Amino acid sequence: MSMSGVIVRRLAVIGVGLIGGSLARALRRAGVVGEIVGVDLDRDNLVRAHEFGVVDCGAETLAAGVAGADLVFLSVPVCAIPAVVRDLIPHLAPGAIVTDGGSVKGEVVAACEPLMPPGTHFVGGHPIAGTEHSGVEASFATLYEGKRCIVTPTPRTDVTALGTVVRLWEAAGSEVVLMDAEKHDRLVAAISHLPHMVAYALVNAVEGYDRFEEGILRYSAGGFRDFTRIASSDPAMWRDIALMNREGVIEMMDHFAAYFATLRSLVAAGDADGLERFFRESKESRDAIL
Ligand SMILES: NC(=O)C1=CN([C@@H]2O[C@H](COP(=O)(O)OP(=O)(O)OC[C@H]3O[C@@H](n4cnc5c(N)ncnc54)[C@H](O)[C@@H]3O)[C@@H](O)[C@H]2O)C=CC1
Ligand SMILES: O=C(O)C(=O)Cc1ccc(O)cc1
Repeated sequence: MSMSGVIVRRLAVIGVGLIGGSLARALRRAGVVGEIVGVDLDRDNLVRAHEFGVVDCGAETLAAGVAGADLVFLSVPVCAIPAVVRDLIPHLAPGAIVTDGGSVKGEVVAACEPLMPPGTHFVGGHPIAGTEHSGVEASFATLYEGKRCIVTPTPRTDVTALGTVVRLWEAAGSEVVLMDAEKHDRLVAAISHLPHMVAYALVNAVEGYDRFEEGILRYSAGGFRDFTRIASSDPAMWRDIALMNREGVIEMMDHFAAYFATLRSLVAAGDADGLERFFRESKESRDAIL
């Protein structure tokens, strides 16, 4: 490999699942990384990551994984990120950049940035790309192509470290958007976290509906399956997102409940015009994003 386009000589990926595995694959394909080291609590997942060639080697410990790395990418459930950063800091190389792909940014950045020793840097990030599958076997090199990645610098963020993180996501095929972490959390509460909450609740509600004393989900057709695909996502990941973006998620759940109540009133009143208007407005907004 020519070293001319290399952005990161040694990349450490902590948590080599869908998100970490896909970034490793994308960056390797783009020829912008030298060596990729993986660390994962799940030994079998790490062995598979090595077998698939997603990482060049699996490290037994966080210390060995981050030693000599110029960039560390954290792709573990969001509540684990601050503790992992605290644990890896003593082993970081001078000048190292630590960045993440977690779905919540406010608390992650607020917890991690102040921990960084002088000369090392934390930059928060979140690719707006994923699937309902997890583990390294679900990862693929094109996951980030044509997708946005939100990077959340603060007034304290080192501009060179920020530039490196931006170039990495661009090398993976993403369009990078810089955004304040608090705004990020409200935005993803609306476009990602609320839909997941609604999908999980919908599946449980229908499964828990016992009027017919038999499981009725097996009768479900395309619409139900399309709408609830994301309820197959990893429960531990979504537990952490709901815990960490509590304010944003609650605000959006309340906002949604008001719209749901409006719709219920229209149904209860038999308001034909109101119902059609409600559905037309929604269809126009939805068609516009296709
Ligand atoms: N799944 C998705 O569609 C998206 C997920 N994210 C975020 O990316 C992060 C990772 O998610 P996925 O890759 O989907 O999950 P995943 O379950 O596919 O991968 C996470 C990996 O981290 C490992 N792990 C967990 N705790 C660890 C620890 N303390 N130390 C080392 N390894 C540990 C797990 O064994 C697992 O292999 C999460 O923060 C999530 O919010 C961001 C965008 C999309
Ligand atoms: O599967 C899907 O469609 C998703 O919405 C995936 C997803 C999940 C979490 C994120 O923070 C970003 C993207």
